[in-house]
Amino acid sequence: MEQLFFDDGMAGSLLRQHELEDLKAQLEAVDRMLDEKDGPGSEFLGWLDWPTQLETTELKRIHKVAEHLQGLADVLVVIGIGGSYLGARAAIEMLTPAFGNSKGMEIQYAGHHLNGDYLKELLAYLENKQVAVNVISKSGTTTEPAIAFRLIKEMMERKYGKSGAKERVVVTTDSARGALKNLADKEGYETFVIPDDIGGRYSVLTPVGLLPIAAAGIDIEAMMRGAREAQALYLDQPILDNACYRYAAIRNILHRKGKTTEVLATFDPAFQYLGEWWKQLFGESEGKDHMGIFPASLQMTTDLHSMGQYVQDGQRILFETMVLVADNGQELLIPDTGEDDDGLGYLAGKPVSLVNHKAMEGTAMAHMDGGVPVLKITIPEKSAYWTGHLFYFFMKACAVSGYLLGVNPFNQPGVEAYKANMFALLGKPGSETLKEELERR
Ligand SMILES: O=P(O)(O)OC[C@H]1O[C@](O)(CO)[C@@H](O)[C@@H]1O
Repeated sequence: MEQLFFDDGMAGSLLRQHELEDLKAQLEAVDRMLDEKDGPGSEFLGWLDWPTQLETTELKRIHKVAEHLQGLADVLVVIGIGGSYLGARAAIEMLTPAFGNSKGMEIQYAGHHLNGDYLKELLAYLENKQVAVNVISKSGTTTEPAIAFRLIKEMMERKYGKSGAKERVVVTTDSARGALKNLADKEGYETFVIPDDIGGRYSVLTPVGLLPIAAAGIDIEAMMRGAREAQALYLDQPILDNACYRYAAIRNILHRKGKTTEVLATFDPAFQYLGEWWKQLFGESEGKDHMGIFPASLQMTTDLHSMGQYVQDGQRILFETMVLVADNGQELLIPDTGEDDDGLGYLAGKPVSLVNHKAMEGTAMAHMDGGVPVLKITIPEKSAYWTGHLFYFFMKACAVSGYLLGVNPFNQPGVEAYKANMFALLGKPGSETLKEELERR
């Protein structure tokens, strides 16, 4: 059977099989906590059953709205930050062509930082395009997307008039709270709800991710089918054969032996944003109480020519998790020119994917020999189905890993610190005392 394959055979001498057995009781306790929903943060476990909970009518409405936007506009601007855009971007970059997207809308992103030049350039770029917007914020109060939306809304109302703009705006937010919800109600925008019990970084399979993904022309039914099968698989398998639990357990073992950084390595530039999504998932879930593995990501072979030196030879604090695809799909052959001026005669007629594959094998062995344990997660193919499976796999593994570490994997109290300072420094009403204190510093 085609399956996601988790391989710890190159974890090296730092991992001994009995250590997994030793963790079995703890893994079972975590499994019970997830099952009985009585662990820390369990009010945010909605994503666990979500693939089987999502109603067909909601999926159809997502489809319908995506088609409506496709009919009206060439470009969809997805406004959101963190979990409110990274999952969609990961899927869209993985599953649409690198150059031009003939299957669906062009997707652009805003509200994921505060750089004015970018926003100005985006507004100029959109000037002569037919534009639609999906503004996404669970809290409905995040500054970055709020500023981007204010600017883009103003541009769209100038361009299409108030009612024309209304047709082109879709809001994805909380069912009841937040400034964005109030604005959506006031303006009468089409709205999707982010379930109360699903936090931002676990929300890719809700309308947060699904609407932009559908607008980009990706088969969201297949994606949800993949997620549903992952849900069933990782619920039923014996714990030590269960890839989610095994991956979480091995992370925990390596962390305790001083491997404080995990590098997610991919060999396809389309996977760059999978790395970004994964970093938020694990970083916000585990990086708390002064604990947690630092999640980093590298794109190979690109980064072998920049960060490869460090991985091979720098501080031995790293382990590497490779995300691989068994079937590389497109067979592009290296031309057989009958000449060898460029020294590539020995590769003539061979697929580029073979060179990439051998680079991966060579890298894994070199890193393992250099003291970097290597884990491999392989999906059969790059498809909507397997992307849905992979998202679910990582979310569940992350929850298990966070519970094993002893943290609440579903909150993110630390992100408030910069916000409080920024608001005070900007003179937001109510933060006068902090403003004075920060300005004194
Ligand atoms: O969807 P929201 O509420 O705008 O939040 C966006 C992101 O910001 C954070 O809340 C951190 O501030 C993330 O957890 C979240 O994914």
